Amino acid sequence: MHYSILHILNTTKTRIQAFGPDVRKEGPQPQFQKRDFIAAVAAARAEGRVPVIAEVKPASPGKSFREIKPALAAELAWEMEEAGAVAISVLTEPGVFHGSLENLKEVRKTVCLPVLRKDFIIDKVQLEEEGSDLVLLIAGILGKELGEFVELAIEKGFEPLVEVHSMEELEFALETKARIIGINNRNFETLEIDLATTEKLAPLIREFDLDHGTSHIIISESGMNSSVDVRRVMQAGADAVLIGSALMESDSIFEKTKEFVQSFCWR
Ligand SMILES: O=P(O)(O)OC[C@@H](O)[C@@H](O)c1c[nH]c2ccccc12
Repeated sequence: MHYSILHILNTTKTRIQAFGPDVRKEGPQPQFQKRDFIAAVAAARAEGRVPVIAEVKPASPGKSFREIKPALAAELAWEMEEAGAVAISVLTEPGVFHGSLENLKEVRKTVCLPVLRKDFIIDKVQLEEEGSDLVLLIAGILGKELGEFVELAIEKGFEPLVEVHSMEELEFALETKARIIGINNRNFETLEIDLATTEKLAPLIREFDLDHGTSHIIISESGMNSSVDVRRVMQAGADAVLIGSALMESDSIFEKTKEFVQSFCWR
């Protein structure tokens, strides 16, 4: 695994041990009505929009985009929503990605869209932290514990998005109750991007669904910069895309989100 990911896992562990989950500091959070991501994807598709999960991402390993405090996070998310995004992803990992739970809460308060918590969930105690509709669970990090984390997330009212990068991880993911599978085009070992990852794995999910009478939502994640990239992964069978860097690097979050939203025609 890339050194920066190992670093994140270590610091996340230390942080949980030192402080506990946010919920312990703040007391129980008010229960809120969850927003239905699967319905939002269906609605976008019916309207001819590409379901784009737009990500509020202050930094990534070795790269800093901009400092994002809660007020700016909310402003960016609002632009993404106005431009037709189907959901907002908010980085909450504070070390390498410079994210925060405060950003997540402010975004959730501002927009009407479902919100995904983008973090490295390695301890069940993190699922006590409220604030999002969906939660990311990374198959390559959770390994054999993935199924348990998926069930606990569902029990806590989250929609789990299980992220995979290889056939082995996909097999694990398909054994769980997760309805949403994210195919990460970025390799965590090398941080290299290859959109062919979606072309390789998406058909396997479709095949599994046909054989088992199930239906998964497939999200292609990472490394898309243009409408050409989006068309490529949609043609490979993705139902939705997750985009961060290209939005953060653009001059207009609104225009760039719109470009992705309009980049593929369903008919
Ligand atoms: O910035 P990109 O290349 O558009 O990628 C977005 C998203 O897929 C990426 O941020 C991501 C995918 N899986 C993760 C897990 C943790 C943190 C971040 C991520």
